[in-house]
Amino acid sequence: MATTTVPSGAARSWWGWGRTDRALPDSECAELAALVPGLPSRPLPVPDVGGLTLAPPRARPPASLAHRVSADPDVRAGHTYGKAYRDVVRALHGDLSAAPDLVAFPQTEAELVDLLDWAGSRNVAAIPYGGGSSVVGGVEYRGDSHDAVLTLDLSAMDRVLEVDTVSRAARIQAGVFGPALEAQLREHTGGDGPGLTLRHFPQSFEFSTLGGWLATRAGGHYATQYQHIDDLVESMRVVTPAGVSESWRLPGSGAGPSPDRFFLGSEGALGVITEAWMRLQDRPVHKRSASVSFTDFDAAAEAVRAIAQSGLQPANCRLLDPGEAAVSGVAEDGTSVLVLGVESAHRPVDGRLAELTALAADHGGLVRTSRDAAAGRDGGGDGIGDGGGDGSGDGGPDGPSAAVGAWRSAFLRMPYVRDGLARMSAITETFETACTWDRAPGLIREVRAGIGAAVEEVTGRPGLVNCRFTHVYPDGPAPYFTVIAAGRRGSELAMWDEIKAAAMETLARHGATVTHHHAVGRDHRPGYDGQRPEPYALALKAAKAALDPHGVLNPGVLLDAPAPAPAPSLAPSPAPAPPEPGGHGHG
Ligand SMILES: Cc1cc2nc3c(=O)[nH]c(=O)nc-3n(C[C@H](O)[C@H](O)[C@H](O)COP(=O)(O)OP(=O)(O)OC[C@H]3O[C@@H](n4cnc5c(N)ncnc54)[C@H](O)[C@@H]3O)c2cc1C
Repeated sequence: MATTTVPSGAARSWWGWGRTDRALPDSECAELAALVPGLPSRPLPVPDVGGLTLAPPRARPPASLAHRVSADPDVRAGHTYGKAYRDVVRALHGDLSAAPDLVAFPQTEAELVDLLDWAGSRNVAAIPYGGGSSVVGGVEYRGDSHDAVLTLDLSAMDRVLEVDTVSRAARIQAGVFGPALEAQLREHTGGDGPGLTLRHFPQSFEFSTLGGWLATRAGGHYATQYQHIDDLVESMRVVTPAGVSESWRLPGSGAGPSPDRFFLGSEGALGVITEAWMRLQDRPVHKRSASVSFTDFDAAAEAVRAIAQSGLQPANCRLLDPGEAAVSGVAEDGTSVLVLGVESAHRPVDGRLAELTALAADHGGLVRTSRDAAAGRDGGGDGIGDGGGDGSGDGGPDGPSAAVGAWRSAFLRMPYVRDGLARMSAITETFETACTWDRAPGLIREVRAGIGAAVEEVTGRPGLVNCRFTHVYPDGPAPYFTVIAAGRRGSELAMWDEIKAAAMETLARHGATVTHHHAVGRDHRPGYDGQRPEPYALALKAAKAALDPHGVLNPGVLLDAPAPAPAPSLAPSPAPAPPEPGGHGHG
């Protein structure tokens, strides 16, 4: 079967998001497509990997590492792409031309070092891989300056190794997936009390890893205060071809530029993160949520600005425009909806929620619901431990309020819906950014108008361009856009690329970042190159050359792939790798 499994034991999709048993059936794909005029009536079939052509592997691992390396076609297929719309469409069309030659599953740091040494000596590109949920071409080799491509799948390094309950921090291996991480923390610290938690819940929580979050500076569910993983890091251990970098565990330090900040967001181009000490917190036991509707999106944005600048720091503060609220099933009356959530491990949060809703009401919001979300416990309801959720704090004995609950289930189901629409040849993708409040209204207006026009020009029909704020700061929001339009079968990618280029051009013109939390990868390189100051680019290139002298680590992300240094070619002539004796449980 063309899948690997996830820790829960469920089969994992090789071509699309998540678990195969949650993919939309053909009938539902067709029903969805009826909502987007101009699509074909039948879904693209999901190809069988056995029937697809994969080039024979161009390298053979050394005997000492062969038991950790797979050339199995199913495994190679499942590691070919990330999970962006572009990736899903290429997989559905049976294009596996970018498949890695080999996939390694190191179990120890020593094995990882050996694999990197081998890759460096053979001019083999080495692509660090966590959950493969990249949406920016982060795990896909593009180029021809290497003799082969080796994916380094870290998923076997998946343990919480140590917990310091005094300082509230844990040493955690990088390959652990979100649900397993939280489950192990609970084991270590649960006792009779609520225990400790990392509480970083990106939408991809179930199928992404700690190492991936650190390498991409992922954004979790916290809309304020701890938006990115960055602030939860105490120290990091990174294996580079030039040696191991390990920072001291410190609550804070003013000693020069931060080594952790240097590797955060390095996207596998400077080293492989193997472990990190992560700051923990008590599990929240007091949670409240509310939804507020607005007839005017700009007024709602002003309310969010007031909230972001109030110091009240809600955990959840998601503003959905009318299109986004409708697609999520939250409101279909043309209103914008603000979803608010507050949580605390120590004291009731009713007062804080009341202050937040009062601020929203001052800006014309109608407070629709305000309910107890999880008095007295944390657990199943927010998806922690059952692997199903973003943990946004909306579950509990009373259940979430209707709008909040609708938003949460749509949020979790959305990636499967995206894949169903992709099978119907719809164009369906997201992009995100951040800018200061003074520029936000103009940016959002122009993106809506510009992308709307681009969609119409490219597809010949109007499409949907929806906006939500995923994270907010005192000085600006992170707007997140969703585009849904009718593609033409076989031309979906070219059409999307044209629309995305228009989007990127608009963001750059407004001085908005090319990405707030999706990372740079290969897809956002032009925007990133334009955004970073030139002296910084020079320093980054020098750092890359120093740490990765053979230029084998994820070539092409963040920087152009450097011309490889001449290395003695010890490789035997390219030959298919022999089947793996006994396997390693990933095939
Ligand atoms: C449906 C969906 C929802 C998403 N929701 C969010 C969200 O809410 N917030 C968010 O921030 N992102 C989100 N993403 C994007 C993605 O999940 C994040 O970028 C995530 O951090 C990637 O983690 P991963 O383990 O899957 O990494 P991968 O996709 O495997 O790798 C991503 C990048 O990190 C590098 N890398 C991975 N592991 C390591 C390591 N141990 N050491 C060094 N480099 C490494 C890779 O080489 C690559 O460049 C979403 C993606 C999808 C498909």
